[in-house]
Amino acid sequence: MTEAARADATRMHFSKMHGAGNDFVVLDLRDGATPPVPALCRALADRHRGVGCDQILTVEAPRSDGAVASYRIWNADGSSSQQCGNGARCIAAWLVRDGAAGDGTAFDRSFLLDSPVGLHAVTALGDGHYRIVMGTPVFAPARIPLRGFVGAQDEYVLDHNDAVFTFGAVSMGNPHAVIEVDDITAAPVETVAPVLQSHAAFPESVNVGFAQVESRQRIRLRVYERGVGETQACGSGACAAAAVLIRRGRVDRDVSVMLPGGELRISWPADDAPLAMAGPTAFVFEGEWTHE
Ligand SMILES: N[C@H](CCC[C@H](N)C(=O)O)C(=O)O
Repeated sequence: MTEAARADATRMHFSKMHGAGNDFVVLDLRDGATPPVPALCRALADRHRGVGCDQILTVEAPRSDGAVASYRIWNADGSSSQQCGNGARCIAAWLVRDGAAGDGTAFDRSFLLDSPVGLHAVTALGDGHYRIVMGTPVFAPARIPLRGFVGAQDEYVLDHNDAVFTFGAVSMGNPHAVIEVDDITAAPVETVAPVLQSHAAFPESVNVGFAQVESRQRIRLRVYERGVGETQACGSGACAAAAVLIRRGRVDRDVSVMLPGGELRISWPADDAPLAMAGPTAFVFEGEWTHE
């Protein structure tokens, strides 16, 4: 690349953040700058030649009345998603630090965020923790989407190449399959998740969670995410696992979800009510990206 061309390279400020170890590159596009194309997402996410992250999040102008800002989500492979629970908390923290949420001295403990699937109520809990109302879990197969099944079931059984896969399925705005296991440490994450993700039953692929019920108030969870692979934590995955297991009567409506990267708290007061997720956020560093 010539010196002149290098001088034209775009420089982008970014914030590196994580929510329970699920890590993000956050770009401020509130000035209307164009969102990152898939190739740039892959470059940013690359853990050897880029910044390294599970997802890229953009902070953008609000799309709904009353919202402080909107956000969008791209996975490390460049695919986009409609939801990211850990990302929503980090966007909330980013806006509070920016002074955009609240009067800048204290901050409004509650505000609204626009996600690709609608408005979310945010509450700052202090100490970098945030509570996000994530919406009502959707079990209708057509809206997950899950093909080959008509009515919402507590457990789906899929035969594939002489193997039988039993799972729950739900949408939090993005698709989730939840497989209950006896021992999370021995869960067949790397072998089973890719099979479900590439199966025709999931036309938009799927995030696959492996859940062990430790008690009625505590789930252990590992998630092999669509567009990334296994992550330290998945916020919408924690919501999905809790929703499936609550619906099955396996756990209480207020439950802790222990992921490899940390703990998330889920509360789902009733089947027709929105589900809320609370958990940590952290700023890691600020940086400049020169995009060649
Ligand atoms: N991989 C997900 C998006 C990120 C979800 C996750 N990081 C979260 O915290 O919810 C998908 O393609 O639907």
